[in-house]
Amino acid sequence: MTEDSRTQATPLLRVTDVVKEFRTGPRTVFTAVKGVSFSVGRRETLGIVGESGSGKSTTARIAARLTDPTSGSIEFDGADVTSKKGADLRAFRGGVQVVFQDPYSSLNPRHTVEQVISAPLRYQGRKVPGGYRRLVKEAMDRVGLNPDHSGRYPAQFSGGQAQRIGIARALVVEPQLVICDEAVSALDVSVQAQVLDLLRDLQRERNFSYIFIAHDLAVVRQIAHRVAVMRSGEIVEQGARDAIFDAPQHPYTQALLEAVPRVNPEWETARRS
Ligand SMILES: Nc1ncnc2c1ncn2[C@@H]1O[C@H](COP(=O)(O)OP(=O)(O)OP(=O)(O)O)[C@@H](O)[C@H]1O
Repeated sequence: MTEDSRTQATPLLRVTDVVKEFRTGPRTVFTAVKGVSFSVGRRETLGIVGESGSGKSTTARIAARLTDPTSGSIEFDGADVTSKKGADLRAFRGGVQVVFQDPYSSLNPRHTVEQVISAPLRYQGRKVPGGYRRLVKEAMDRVGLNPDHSGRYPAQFSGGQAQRIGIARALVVEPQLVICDEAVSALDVSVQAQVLDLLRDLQRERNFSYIFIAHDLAVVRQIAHRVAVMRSGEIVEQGARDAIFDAPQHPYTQALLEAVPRVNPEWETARRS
């Protein structure tokens, strides 16, 4: 798919001038997000990078309507969803799923994997002929987990497998947008590569769009089509992946890239060829 066909027409998600203030005391507020705008096209992966505390997670939570913005707007699939409540908000949440960093703390330890993965179906009140079990098993199979283990608990799985449970939980409602908030950061490099491959395959198969948040620039470079760079609550630069990595314009992006250990140039050439 070409860059043009991904970004043309109405984007799937459009976030405009979003501000988030947190009250930190009786007379003090902290502005974590300061007027951020970006969009995500269909079947596109937008990487969001920036140092810790730059507002990446808050921005993602606002995009998923898990946190209300102080001001600004969120449009999804052509509709303004900024103030949606009740059934409308629930319907929006069926289209946007989040995979979090720590699979163990984001999966209820007292629930079986079947309960964990079917939770979004229950929240959505989906009617499924034959019940949820079949969909859970299909999702487990798709992410590379043994469907016979659906009665086990999250703690009985390795970190990479637990993150696959989180991905299965996201895909079971067939969302259009999946927000991965540091979703592979806690994993070993080889497991990380397998999970990135799975995310890429799912994008091809199911036309997912992703917001992919990571502090690890090498990971973002592997998966993102476009990249937004955040610093202190603002996007200082955004553009096509190669433009950001090969010819960064903003001094902050340049400094961020310089801080990354250089990849072996021969390996890099091989990867591109
Ligand atoms: N509920 C809150 N109340 C007050 N301040 C908050 C709250 N949530 C986040 N913040 C602050 O907002 C800023 C942005 O946080 P956020 O988690 O969005 O950053 P981040 O770029 O995702 O960082 P990290 O990679 O460390 O998660 C931080 O300074 C954080 O302390």
